[in-house]
Amino acid sequence: MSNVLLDVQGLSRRFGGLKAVDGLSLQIRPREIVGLLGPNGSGKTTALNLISGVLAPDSGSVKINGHEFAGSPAYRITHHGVGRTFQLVRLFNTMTVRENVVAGMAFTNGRLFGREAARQADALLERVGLSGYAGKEAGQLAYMDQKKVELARALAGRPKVLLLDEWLAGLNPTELIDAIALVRSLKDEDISILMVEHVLEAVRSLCDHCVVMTAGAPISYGTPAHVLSDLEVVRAYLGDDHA
Ligand SMILES: Nc1ncnc2c1ncn2[C@@H]1O[C@H](COP(=O)(O)OP(=O)(O)OP(=O)(O)O)[C@@H](O)[C@H]1O
Repeated sequence: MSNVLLDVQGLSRRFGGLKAVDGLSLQIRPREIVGLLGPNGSGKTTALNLISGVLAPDSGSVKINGHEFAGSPAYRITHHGVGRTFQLVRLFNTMTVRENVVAGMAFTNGRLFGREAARQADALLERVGLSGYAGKEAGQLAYMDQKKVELARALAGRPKVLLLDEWLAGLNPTELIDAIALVRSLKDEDISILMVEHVLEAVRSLCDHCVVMTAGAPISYGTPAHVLSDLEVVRAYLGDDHA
């Protein structure tokens, strides 16, 4: 379909004898939030790595706006509108928070420098709830604040599709409400999102569709209500006793 922003078909990757991702297909359209769910070790992070160019797939297709990018380096994929955060935050720890966000502008069209870059970085930091942190050293921030810096850095690349790897994990209930509102506001700005998430409250309230993986393979597709009530999904998460 023509309005598909991100079209993943038959994506697969082995590590030795292990099929970490095995025939994953999914599509994301403008203003959609798609959840990628599954138990630990089911291949979700590997899938994000394959889509974002951190790893090359053995087979399968990753199309962005109809153009093939499977196996392209991460910087090209970023340049073409796919940003991401990492499950384990990856910042330039000895640089300031602002410098980290400015670094995220390096691969955008019409890249920014100097004062204008700093101004936009500060606006993004305000957006993620980090006003007043711009001059601090990134490595000195609390972990949750580092996650926010990483989100601001990803947004600095002006993504059309944002890949979030457990960005909502570890938040307290109040922080979770704010974070869900923040993610929803990104959708309102025409950013589509693929989110790997274990926080089911967030999945229910944010996702338009979900894909559930187990042992690398997709086992269920549908709305959050559908996939979370799907027997196989309950088994994959909780074991046979709960199904
Ligand atoms: N670089 C690697 N080399 C070898 N095996 C790997 C590598 N990366 C991941 N794996 C394995 O691939 C499988 C899928 O891992 P992955 O991290 O993608 O799962 P996940 O669903 O994201 O798990 P979690 O929810 O715990 O983050 C696991 O068995 C993991 O040990």
